[in-house]
Amino acid sequence: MTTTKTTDGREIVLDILLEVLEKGAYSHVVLRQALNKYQYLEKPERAFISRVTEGTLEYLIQIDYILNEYSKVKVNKMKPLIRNLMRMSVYQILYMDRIPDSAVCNEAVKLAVKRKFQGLKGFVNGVLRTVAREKDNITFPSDDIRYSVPKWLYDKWAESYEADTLHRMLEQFLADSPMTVRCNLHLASKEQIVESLAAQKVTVRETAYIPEMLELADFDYLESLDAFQKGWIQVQDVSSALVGLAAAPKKGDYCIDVCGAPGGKSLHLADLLDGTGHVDVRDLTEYKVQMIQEHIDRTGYTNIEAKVWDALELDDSSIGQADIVLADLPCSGLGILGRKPDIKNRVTPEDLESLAALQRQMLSVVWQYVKPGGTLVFSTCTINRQENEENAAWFAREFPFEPVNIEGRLGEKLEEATMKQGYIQLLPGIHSCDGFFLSVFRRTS
Ligand SMILES: C[S@@+](CC[C@H](N)C(=O)[O-])C[C@H]1O[C@@H](n2cnc3c(N)ncnc32)[C@H](O)[C@@H]1O
Repeated sequence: MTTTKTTDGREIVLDILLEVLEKGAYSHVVLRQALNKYQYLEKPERAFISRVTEGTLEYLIQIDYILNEYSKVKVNKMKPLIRNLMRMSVYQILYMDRIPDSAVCNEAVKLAVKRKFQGLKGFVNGVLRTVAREKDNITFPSDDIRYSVPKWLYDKWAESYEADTLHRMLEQFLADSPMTVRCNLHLASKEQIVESLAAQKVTVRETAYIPEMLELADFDYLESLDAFQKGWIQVQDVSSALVGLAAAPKKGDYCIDVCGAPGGKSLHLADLLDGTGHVDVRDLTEYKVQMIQEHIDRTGYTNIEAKVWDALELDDSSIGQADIVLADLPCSGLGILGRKPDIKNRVTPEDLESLAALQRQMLSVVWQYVKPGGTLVFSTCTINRQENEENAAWFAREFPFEPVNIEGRLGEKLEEATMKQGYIQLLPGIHSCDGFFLSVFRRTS
């Protein structure tokens, strides 16, 4: 990768960071829009844009600490454009060995000048060259900064997990998160799918727990893959696909997914039902339901229907009707910090409280849809006892449900003592998937 080649890429990254860090936009949304807009760029340049954007956000807390150590003007006092230019440049100096530090400094200076900050040329150059010179001597005063997570969150996790577990988890958040897909076995066999992917030169690897899930690499656009266009594969993390296995639908079951967009788990249920039964998948807005509908159209399943419905509002017509209710509820998303790094840069302790309360409100409504003897699955993609273990225990106390022993349901390789009590908390670095919580209950009366 030459430095001139990435000059445009750097400016694109800078604009994405300004949107995300100064205006509060979501990084995955802005990044996707930028990559769509600049489709004509070469694959390495597009990869550079993704890597520097995501890396800068992942290491933001650590980078700001370093900048505050080496710059007289503190990060929060810098002009927004300069602040983000410095952040993305420090990321490149620290974590992108293939780019010479001098090139990073020169390109940052050029970009500052291009964006009318001629007067700050010396500042940009001086601070970045100091960071480059000192980079092997940098030490961090604490592990929250080393692992680039907010201190309150680090302290909260340190109360819940052993130091070794916590550090493995935090390391994993900073490692690459592979893209995984689930094979829609009702539409094609795994062999057919692997063959189709290999024909398009996609690197395919097995995943840890679920044979019908594959890890994909070395492709540019998912949408260009035949297997995707034919609906044979669905992007989903392994942890998320465990929900379908835990729910264990029987042929002919009627399932309601109360918070279903973009549809990964509902489509899995539809696949497991093998053309029988019905999945009624709901979400709050037309926009979200349209996202689900696109996947239904692409896969062509006929035993699934999406509609707008607020999970907080009781649907009288569904009371006592469902064999399975899937409550994969809005949560703080702390299990997917590796994929959506801006979560950790925004989440507050108050969010954790209010999301735990929202989940209780939703569970208080949706349990009523389960038939006596039927199943409710409560899941989140977070690592927070208040939203997970505490809410699951509260649910079993408050409503006519008992936990279901899920040993053996999640494949042979996944074993945790808590599965006997009906739940599992998956932790990145400990388990080979995103951080995720799932719990299964049977309605007793
Ligand atoms: C964790 S996501 C669901 C992911 C989905 N189960 C899947 O596997 O693709 C939570 C969803 O809850 C939806 N949601 C938030 N508030 C809601 C409400 N009041 N009623 C229904 N859905 C809601 C969000 O729009 C979001 O799509």
